[in-house]
Amino acid sequence: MNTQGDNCEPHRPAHPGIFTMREAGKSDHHSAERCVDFPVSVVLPAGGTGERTGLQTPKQFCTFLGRPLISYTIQAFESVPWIQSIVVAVAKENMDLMMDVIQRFKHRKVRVVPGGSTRHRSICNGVLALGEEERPAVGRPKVVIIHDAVRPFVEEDFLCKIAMAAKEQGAAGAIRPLVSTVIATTSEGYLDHSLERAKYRASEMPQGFTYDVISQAYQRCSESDFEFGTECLHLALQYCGTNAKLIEGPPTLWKVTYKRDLAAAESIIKETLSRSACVITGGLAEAMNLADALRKGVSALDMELDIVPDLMGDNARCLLKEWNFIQVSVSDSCLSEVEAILVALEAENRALLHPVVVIWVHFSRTDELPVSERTPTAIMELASTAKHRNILIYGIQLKQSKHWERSVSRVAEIASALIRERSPALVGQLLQA
Ligand SMILES: Nc1ccn([C@@H]2O[C@H](COP(=O)(O)OP(=O)(O)OP(=O)(O)O)[C@@H](O)[C@H]2O)c(=O)n1
Ligand SMILES: O=P(O)(O)OC[C@@H](O)[C@@H](O)[C@@H](O)CO
Repeated sequence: MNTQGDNCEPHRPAHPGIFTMREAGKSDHHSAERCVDFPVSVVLPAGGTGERTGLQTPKQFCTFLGRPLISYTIQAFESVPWIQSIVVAVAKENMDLMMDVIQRFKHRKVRVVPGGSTRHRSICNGVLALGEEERPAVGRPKVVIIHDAVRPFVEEDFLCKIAMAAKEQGAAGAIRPLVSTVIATTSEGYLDHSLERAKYRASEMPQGFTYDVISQAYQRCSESDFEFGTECLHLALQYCGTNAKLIEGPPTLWKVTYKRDLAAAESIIKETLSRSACVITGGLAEAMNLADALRKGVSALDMELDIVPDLMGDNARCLLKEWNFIQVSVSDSCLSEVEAILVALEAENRALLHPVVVIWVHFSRTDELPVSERTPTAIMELASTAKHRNILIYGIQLKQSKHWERSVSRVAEIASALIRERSPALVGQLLQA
């Protein structure tokens, strides 16, 4: 390790990581096709304060749809079957908060260690922890992926490329084209020279290193590197003579840095959850007609509908992949079908990761009374209970009218907006199309 003793801070001993409540010794991932057949662990530096957002809460703990940003990033890595363990380095004052996030969102594979006074020191603490791994089923990794905790949109196929290149080359990193030209300034604040933009790239994350390279790099680097450095690839080259393989990544690798990035991240998360919905018709002809009309209406809103009679048998697949459900009820204004969806969702526990939307669309013929007087109260009561399980229930009432197409188009617009916004304020409301 560096000259300051066996840790990454000049004056503080490194503490053994604090294990999560649920030992992650047994990987619970399915035997998925592995693109990577060697042990890979991840270090997520999350020890910063997010000053550039101008917010009191460090950006990694800012929440989207009720869930902290760091939980989305952890989930992105946990969903990769060939990643054996994740170490998160957080500031000491945020350790309890981090443990609460891990427990609330049932993150596994995760170990929390103290962050450092700089990003490099936090990463170094994480790498140290990997070397001191005590969990029986988690051995020392062949490759260490380092990824800023505030870059939530990372995908398995790119992680695979980085991990494979790191194993072959010793180090690998994500790059993106520069958006702005890089210039050098004089001490008086004038232009000294500009760089030819086409010859340069932005260094992004994830980055990958063999464990030996990154641990050696941190053993040999200087205090100045720890204090002022921002580039792990540089440490690998400077101190291990390892020239990183650079791989152009997708535009989704950007880092949440400013307040506007938080809004952008929330918008992306909401958009990702709102691309499709499962419409349950009960097999009734009128309900199926309405569902078909809705499908046309929402397709104009860039949404796809999967229409099924129920959630039984093969149709239960919707429970495994869908975040949005529309129950079409004709005439009968009881909410038993919605209750059946809640029971099925409960079994899948999907709402732990993202709020699930259930919309009850009630279609009443002109010759029938609209929903019973009790229905608005009943849907509010059901919604209030479901909300505690992160399931958002909304109602839309549609009456048969001579302006059928316009009414259905309204239902499509309302349903699409409810799904897109997942507004807590409208939960339990019975809206009129
Ligand atoms: N001492 C530090 C500083 C930063 N980071 C982490 O490194 C990543 C990228 O750093 P950056 O975007 O600069 O985060 P902050 O330092 O929190 O932001 P700011 O510079 O605006 O304070 C973040 O996940 C951040 O939490 C860290 O682990 N330890
Ligand atoms: O300086 P920041 O802490 O905001 O960013 C840290 C890293 O994300 C940044 O240096 C990348 O270019 C990857 O090395």
